[in-house]
Amino acid sequence: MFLERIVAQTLKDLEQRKQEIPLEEMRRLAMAQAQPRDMLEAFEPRSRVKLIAEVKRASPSKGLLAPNLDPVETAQIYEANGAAVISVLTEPHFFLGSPTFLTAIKGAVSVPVLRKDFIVDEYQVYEARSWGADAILLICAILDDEQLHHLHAVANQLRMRCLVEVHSKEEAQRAVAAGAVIIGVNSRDLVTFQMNPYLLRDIRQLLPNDCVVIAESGIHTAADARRIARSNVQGMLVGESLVVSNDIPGQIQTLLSGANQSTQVKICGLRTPDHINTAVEAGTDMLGFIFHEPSHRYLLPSTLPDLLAASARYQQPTTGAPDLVGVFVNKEAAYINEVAEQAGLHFVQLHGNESPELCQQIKRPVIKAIQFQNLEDLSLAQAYQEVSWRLLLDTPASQWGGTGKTHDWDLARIAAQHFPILLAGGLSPENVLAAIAQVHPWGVDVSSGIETNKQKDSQKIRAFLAQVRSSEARPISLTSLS
Ligand SMILES: O=P(O)(O)OC[C@@H](O)[C@@H](O)c1c[nH]c2ccccc12
Repeated sequence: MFLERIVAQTLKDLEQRKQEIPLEEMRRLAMAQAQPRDMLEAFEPRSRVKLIAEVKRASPSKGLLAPNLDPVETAQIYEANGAAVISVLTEPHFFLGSPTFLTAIKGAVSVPVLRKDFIVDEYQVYEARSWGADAILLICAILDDEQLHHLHAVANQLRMRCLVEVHSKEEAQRAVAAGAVIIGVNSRDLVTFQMNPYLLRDIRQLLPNDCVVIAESGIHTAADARRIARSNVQGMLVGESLVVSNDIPGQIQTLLSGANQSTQVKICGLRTPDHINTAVEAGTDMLGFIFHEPSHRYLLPSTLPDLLAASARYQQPTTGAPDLVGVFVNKEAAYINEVAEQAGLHFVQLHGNESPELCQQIKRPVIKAIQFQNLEDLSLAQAYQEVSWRLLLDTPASQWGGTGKTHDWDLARIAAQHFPILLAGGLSPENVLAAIAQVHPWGVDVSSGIETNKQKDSQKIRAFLAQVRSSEARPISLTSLS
């Protein structure tokens, strides 16, 4: 299998290099280097998703990608277009990488440079430093706990940061136990090369909020970037889709704005497979289900799995399936957690007057709805912001119409400058573009605005999503025209 082969080859090469330069000498060379650049700092401010751009000519899964790529020139283009870190493959046989690429790139850019390789021996850590690397990759799948701790400690002694890569819940727990502060979730299985776009969503919940989380592999489109941004990540590591692009600046802009500037859409109050299919097809990001009995949109929580099973497009989406949000009003934490588990919810929306304490007891990221009437509510919002994942600004529908609308959107805009918010209340295909332009929310939430006679209306669902996405079309750059 590929991983075993590559590690065996790596060990073989290593024996030879150790003959040429013994460990003691390599350690001396490492210590003689100037202070490394701090990769952790590259992720500040953490509210924005940063790019780790990778220089890679080939990969075992895809073969040759860009065999003639100029490493230094490519790294400079990455930096000039906003990459926060440059990742350099140094593995020669499977990835056509080289240590000389790393050293040359280090001299040509001013952002931190990561050595991307199969590191299993402390010799490679010293080597990385001696070549100029500021950070290294440690892959949990090829290290036992002792090695992981040891290599992490050696890197830290040299003041290098580690990107600790995980592929499973178990590895995520090991990485956290080893004291990793920058954790990469690789959606590509290193054994089968299969992509699992949902791995990040599953694993993110096990990682502490204060660590830096990086989404790795298979990030090609603005929609991919928008999806990972829902998992509270601070960075994305991208190789293939950059090196094969004939417009690298444009591709970087697509991914960074997909993650940071696009609008997340939540279609709420769904009850039928048809409408779920329409919403998935139209590219919604979240599907909302109302678990509040008095509502005419009420859905019995235990029926959600069957409803989804009957929705063909949800089962086989062309891009990633949307996240599932359950909406509760003043229920107890134990009940909410049980429903979330049984119905397979990804997020829980609390729409009543739940306390901050209750929010903290919920075992899923919480979307807390708050009524935002005036500026004094900002401090209330602050209290909830600390215990929830996103705030949803809800305003009684009547206040959004007519002349009141602009005033309230002005208030919402102030909130959106302070926290990532989901804007709700009276949105429709007709006004959503104006709302986005005025408020710049992280996302929009819609239910009644896509209904006709209190029933969801497929045409309106499509129109709503088309409007939102039209606001994100990337301006064509000059290079892509040439
Ligand atoms: O080229 P992609 O799909 O954008 O993926 C980049 C990066 O995640 C991938 O190169 C990678 C992730 N972990 C690794 C470990 C070793 C070698 C390579 C990798």
